[in-house]
Amino acid sequence: MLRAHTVEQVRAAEATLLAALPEGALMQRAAHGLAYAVLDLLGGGYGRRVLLLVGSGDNGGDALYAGAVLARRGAYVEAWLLSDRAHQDGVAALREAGGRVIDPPLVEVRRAQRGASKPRRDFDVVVDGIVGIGGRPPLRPDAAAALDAVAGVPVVAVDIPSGVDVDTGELAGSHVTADVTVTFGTHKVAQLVDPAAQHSGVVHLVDIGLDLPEPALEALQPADVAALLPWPDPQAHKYTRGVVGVRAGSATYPGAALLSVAGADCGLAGMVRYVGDPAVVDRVREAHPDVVGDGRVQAWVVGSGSDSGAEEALQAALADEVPLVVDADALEFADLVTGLPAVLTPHAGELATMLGEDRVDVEARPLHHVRAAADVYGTTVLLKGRHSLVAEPGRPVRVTTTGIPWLATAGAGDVLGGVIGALLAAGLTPYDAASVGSWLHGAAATLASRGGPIVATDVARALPGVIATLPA
Ligand SMILES: NC(=O)C1=CN([C@@H]2O[C@H](COP(=O)(O)OP(=O)(O)OC[C@H]3O[C@@H](n4cnc5c(N)ncnc54)[C@H](OP(=O)(O)O)[C@@H]3O)[C@@H](O)[C@H]2O)[C@@H](O)CC1
Ligand SMILES: [K+]
Repeated sequence: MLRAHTVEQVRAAEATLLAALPEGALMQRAAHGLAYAVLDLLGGGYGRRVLLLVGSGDNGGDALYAGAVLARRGAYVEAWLLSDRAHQDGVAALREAGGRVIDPPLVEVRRAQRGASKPRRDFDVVVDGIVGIGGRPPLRPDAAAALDAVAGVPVVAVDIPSGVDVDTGELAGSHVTADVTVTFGTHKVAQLVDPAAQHSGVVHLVDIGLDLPEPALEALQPADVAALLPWPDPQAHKYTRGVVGVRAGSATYPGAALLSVAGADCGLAGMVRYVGDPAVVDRVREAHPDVVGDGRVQAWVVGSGSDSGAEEALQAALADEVPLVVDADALEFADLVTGLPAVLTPHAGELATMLGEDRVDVEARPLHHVRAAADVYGTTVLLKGRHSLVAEPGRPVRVTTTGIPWLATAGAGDVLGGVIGALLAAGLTPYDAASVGSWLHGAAATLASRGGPIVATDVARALPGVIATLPA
């Protein structure tokens, strides 16, 4: 499991470790991990040109000590101090290793000579040690101006891209956009939650020995998905594996029925039932001959393309007192499932309507809003997006890191609802079903795409292939 902790949790763990270790040991661990990541990126040290942007705290200290390691490996290292209170021992270590501390005005002069519009390409990499977990967004104007002066050069962020909100992933103005972020002890929320996650680049975790509590956020990895998946046991028959029912689609939107069933019929449950308009039933049976009609189920999928029949479909499903996936048109009646075992699957616009908020604000603060929705409805909420979020009261938010931009295609959400329904029917909790289903859905999109465009049916077809590749 990939885990992300809050600044407060990191600080508490750090205090325990600091008390047990010789002074400076923790920073040395961080700085060496950072230096090796930079060497990796540059393919070596000798002859490479490195610019350190150094703020007033320990984040700048990490950059300075890493700069000293790089200088000893033959790199030309310059430090641009953005504060007159930069880490003094770090500055001394850099100088001793042959690195230089440059005069900021001198950089400005050089920039003026080049012409302000020309990117500064004479460095191979910029190391962003402006602020780490002690920073408050956004960047101050002097730091923002320094960044501007080096635009176009690859950036390695120290711990966190400076200027983003570490615990929420929100942006509030000027910030660093990193190619690589080297983070210490644990992932930070902003590296996984949009919009900040889009500015973290590739995240490299350096273990510095922190002993950490339950995280604020977690991301399933293939081994976690394999451990949670309902593998059939040797004695299994279709009913012990679970039956999932779909009440989606309508005469107006038959495609929603076909795609929801395609997701539910991915093979993770023992049987799929479909209930709907007779004309749609015929089309579903034609496409999926194994799908049967009404009867007992262990989970329902309700709402996509249900049109004016959404409330009725939801009420009918609720009568069976089994877990539900509530999607699309049925989300309007989500208060009917308050406190019940269910997965609500809104996108940002639908969540905004449910909470009476602005869509733009939901997109800017997805973590805040998905948590709020889970609290308001007292159940599991999956907020769909580039990195979908699954929230349930009292549990770490799970973030989906699988998926590709091509997955933003009509009907993909219907397939997702069906997959989650199959997992609920197979006995997973709503929290696990939502996060495992979302992970599989993203991985299936990647498998189906092979770099090219996909449509929703491709995602459904690729699901068994993803499951086959999971570690046993
Ligand atoms: N935790 C760990 O286990 C380990 C942590 N380590 C490292 O320590 C880092 C945390 O160091 P930290 O606590 O010294 O804070 P940090 O982020 O460097 O700077 C905060 C200072 O910056 C300033 N400032 C604030 N906002 C600003 C802004 N918007 N724009 C510009 N400046 C701004 C403000 O100072 P001011 O100028 O206001 O006096 C504030 O005091 C952590 O991220 C990691 O890299 C590793 O070495 C070892 C293991
Ligand atoms: K930083």
